Amino acid sequence: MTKASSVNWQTWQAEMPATLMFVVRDGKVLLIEKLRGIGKGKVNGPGGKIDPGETPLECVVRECQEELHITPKNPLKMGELWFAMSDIPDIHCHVFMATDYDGVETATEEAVPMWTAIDEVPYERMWEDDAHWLPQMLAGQMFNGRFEFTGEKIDWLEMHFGDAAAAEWKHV
Ligand SMILES: CNc1ncnc2c1ncn2[C@@H]1O[C@H](COP(=O)(O)OP(=O)(O)OP(=O)(O)O)[C@@H](O)[C@H]1O
Repeated sequence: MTKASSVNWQTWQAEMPATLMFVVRDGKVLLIEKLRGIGKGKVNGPGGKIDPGETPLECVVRECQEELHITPKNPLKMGELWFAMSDIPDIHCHVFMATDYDGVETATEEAVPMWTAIDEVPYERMWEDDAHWLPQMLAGQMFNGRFEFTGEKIDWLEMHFGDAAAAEWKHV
């Protein structure tokens, strides 16, 4: 992108901390169809807002339990997403991966599970930013992404990948 960001990312702070989890096993990723909340109707990973006093890791495990009745094993933080939004609160999202889980993935009032081949991820049904980091993350790269949205459209973005990206995270 050529235009400058209108956000001062050094001092930017999100109103809403949130999480996402992507369990990957046998060349497939466990996605959800989201039935309520922000991004209702879209495909995403399980996740949600961090409760007061909760760590990102505690949140992502709780959200997987609530949304799909699974407990991810050995979750690993892979990235941060900083979203400056136009009509909903700004979001600071912590993204995790896991290779296994306890329990049986179950549809709930919040989410329908969708095991999806990694090369068949339906990016057209997801938030627009996902195509800018999910393929790289599924290939094992850590990342830091900054996005300005107007409504549901990106009008500025910057992505960094690898160990240097992890050094930019606001939270470990
Ligand atoms: C703007 N581009 C975006 N790209 C990818 N993912 C995005 C996103 N914007 C929000 N998200 C995710 O959407 C969930 C919202 O949280 P949400 O489901 O509303 O929270 P929670 O389950 O706590 O709320 P309810 O109990 O339904 O009120 C949460 O995982 C968050 O990371």
